[in-house]
Amino acid sequence: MASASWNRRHVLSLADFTAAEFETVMETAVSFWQVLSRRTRKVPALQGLVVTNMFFEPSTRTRSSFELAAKRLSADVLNFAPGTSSLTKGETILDTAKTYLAMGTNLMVIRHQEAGVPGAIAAEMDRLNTGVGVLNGGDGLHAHPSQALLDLFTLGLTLDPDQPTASLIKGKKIALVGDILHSRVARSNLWCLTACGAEVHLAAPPTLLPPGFADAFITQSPIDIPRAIVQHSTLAPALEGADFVMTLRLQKERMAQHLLPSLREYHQGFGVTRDRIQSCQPTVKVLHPGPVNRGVEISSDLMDDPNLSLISDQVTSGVAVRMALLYLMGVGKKGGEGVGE
Ligand SMILES: N[C@@H](CC(=O)O)C(=O)O
Ligand SMILES: NC(=O)OP(=O)(O)O
Repeated sequence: MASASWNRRHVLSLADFTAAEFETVMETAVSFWQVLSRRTRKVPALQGLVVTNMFFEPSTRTRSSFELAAKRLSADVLNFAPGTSSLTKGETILDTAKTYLAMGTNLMVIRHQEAGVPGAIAAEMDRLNTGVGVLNGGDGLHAHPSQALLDLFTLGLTLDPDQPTASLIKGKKIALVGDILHSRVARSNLWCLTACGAEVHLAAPPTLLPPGFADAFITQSPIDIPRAIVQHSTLAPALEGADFVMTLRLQKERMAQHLLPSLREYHQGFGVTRDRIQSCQPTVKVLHPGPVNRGVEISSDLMDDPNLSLISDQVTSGVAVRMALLYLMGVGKKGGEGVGE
């Protein structure tokens, strides 16, 4: 099991991930991908560890696939639901996390509507010297690292189903279309795709992709590596010759004001359709992190076309990639075992 390039306790963002770390996640995910295709889809790798899912914001895919991933690794799983928790009696988030710590939690997966909450909990866990690892399941518009990693794995599987690696996307043109401004998926994908050598083309109306966004993004990079990002205020140049098109949901819950004339007009300008992807490479595939607003960011028929859409594949990849993350972060902790057979 590969873990040569791994010494992270927490995964909060992909901004400082190196190409070697992306490869480590991919190699580890491949091992679990193979496990998931066997008749017995479970390994004892994290037996005795406790993984706690703390989702303060709604989720279908991320929460459930982290739960399944942890169970496939034989960890015990606790699921916290804010609406029925003692949060409603005034308990703070940090005290909630400490309560789960007292129950023996080793790994916490945290989603919150405010950027920085998983990071604050990770800092508190470190301050208390707990050894607990925190995985960011999506915080505000900051980051959604496991989503970008499963997107990378899906791209790798598409390019080489036998040996999906991160370096396969080197030199590929990837269009990222939609509500870039409010999207944590866009930000995590930008760090990931550019570190692996892809050329990313952003397309959105200026209200969702302010002028200068790409340059400002690149200057925030905490590591000194070349990152290729081009931004467009119309869809056509981003799609022209693209190898992959990633569509993004309009994050209405994060729009403080009306940023679009109407959903119909948005679809006319930036909706990804079968017709519009004619200008892409003939092998083009379309992705979307989900949940999808059918007929808004992507046409319904394109979304459902198994020859063009990777949306279901992304969900399937998510389990293997989240197993890889939990494994890399959890192995060696008290109670964890080897990957076994
Ligand atoms: N599910 C993803 C994408 C989305 O909601 O549009 C997220 O939580 O960021
Ligand atoms: N893609 C994603 O994070 O989906 P959920 O919000 O359903 O978890």
